[in-house]
Parts: sequence; structure tokens; C-alpha cells
Amino acid sequence: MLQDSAIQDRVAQLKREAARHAVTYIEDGMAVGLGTGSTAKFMIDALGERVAKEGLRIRGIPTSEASAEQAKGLNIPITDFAADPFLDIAIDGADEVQRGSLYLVKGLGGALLREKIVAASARRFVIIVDESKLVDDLGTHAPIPVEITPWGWERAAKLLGDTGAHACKPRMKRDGNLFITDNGNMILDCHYPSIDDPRGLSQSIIDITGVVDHGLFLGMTSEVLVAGLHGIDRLVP
Ligand SMILES: O=C(CO)[C@H](O)[C@H](O)COP(=O)(O)O
Repeated sequence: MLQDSAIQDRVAQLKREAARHAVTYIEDGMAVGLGTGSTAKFMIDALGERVAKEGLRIRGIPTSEASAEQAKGLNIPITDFAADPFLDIAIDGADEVQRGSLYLVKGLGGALLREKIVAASARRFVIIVDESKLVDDLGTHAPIPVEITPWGWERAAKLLGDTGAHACKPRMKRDGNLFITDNGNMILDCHYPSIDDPRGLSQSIIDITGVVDHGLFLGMTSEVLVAGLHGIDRLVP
């Protein structure tokens, strides 16, 4: 029986391999969406390696300031939506992936808005997760993060309660201060006892004035690379 830390090391190693595999989808001349989080970090490292070793010529749009810093440090050229309104591919992690539909919950890393804009702009949206992120029902392990304007947030929190959320709590940082996104907004983490109609819920949340976006990514995924103890599986919707 493998110890917990040995299992975690093995899963991290497989995520790194899955990230390397995802990066083989990137070809010379492509515009690439760069995700955020620990898994996306492996992917950006692998991409940086291809840029340095093979002279791969690509341009990236990072989904957070953190990913932008990492990409710049690896000499990955950065582009923007003025030059590249559409991307060839975007590669990112996720907090939950629903089996079958490949609907996602994203945003526990706080970058959901830019991640969704990048995903929506990409012809191919590739997700890398470990198998603990696969769920039958969305909201099983992760709350649904909702990005909202700070002004009037209490009102949005109340109206989110009407969409079935049991609790919507402002995200805080470890130091006790309010978490503010790269876009200057707040995040409410909303817990739903069950999500039977993800599309209906998505619409109800987005209809609340003051909500900027939320972490349900529905019908956007092109494929998921799942790193499990026995290797890497590829899921398509
Ligand atoms: O949505 C995200 C950030 O907003 C991340 O993709 C998600 O939180 C997964 O992160 P990790 O790869 O660290 O588990």
C-alpha cells in the first residue's frame, strides 16, 4: 500500500506528464490560452521548455497575473485579444469535471473570469486534472465560485440564496483580508446541496445584476486528460 505522500507524489508526476502531453498539441504559429493553478503551472513549464529547446514560435494569453509572470520568466511571448481575438487552443486545470458531460467547476484559484474568456475564445479547450476531480454531480466537493462587483455584494449574496445556494461566503485570503481578483472584484463561494440543472443554474446566477461571471463552465470542454495512479486517460464529451 502506497503512503499518502507517495500517492500525492505519483499523482503530481502524472499531472506533469499529462501537462507535457497536452503541450504536444501546440504547434508553431499558434495562439495559446494559458490557464491558472498548480496543474496549469506544469503546463506552462512544459511549454517554456519547448520554446527554449525547439524554438517553438507561439504567443500566449495568460489567465492571471501569476501565469503571466511565469510565462514571461520562461520567455513565452505574450499576446492580447487586440492581436489575437481567437485562440487555437487553451489548456487549464479544473476543480471538478462531471463524468459524461465534461461540465466543469473552475475558479478555486480565483481566475475564473479570465479563464472563461480565454476558454470561450479557444477553438480547442483542453483540461488536465487528477482523478479525484471527477464527479457524478457538480458541486460535490467544490463550491461554485461567483465573481461579483464589491459594491452591493450583500445584495448579490442574498439573491444567490434564492438560486438554491445554502451559503455564499466572501472568499478570504490566508492573512484574513478579502480576496480580490485580478479584475478588482470579489468572489463568493456558494455551496449548493445539489445541482440538478446546471444550465438553468448558470443562467439564474448570471441574471443577477452585480454578478460578473461564475465557475460553471458548461459545454466548453474539448477534452480532459485525467492523471490517475494507473496512467493518463483521455475523455471527450
Ligand atoms: O480554476 C482554476 C483557477 O481559477 C484552476 O484551474 C483550478 O482551481 C484547479 O487548480 P489546480 O490545478 O491547482 O488544482
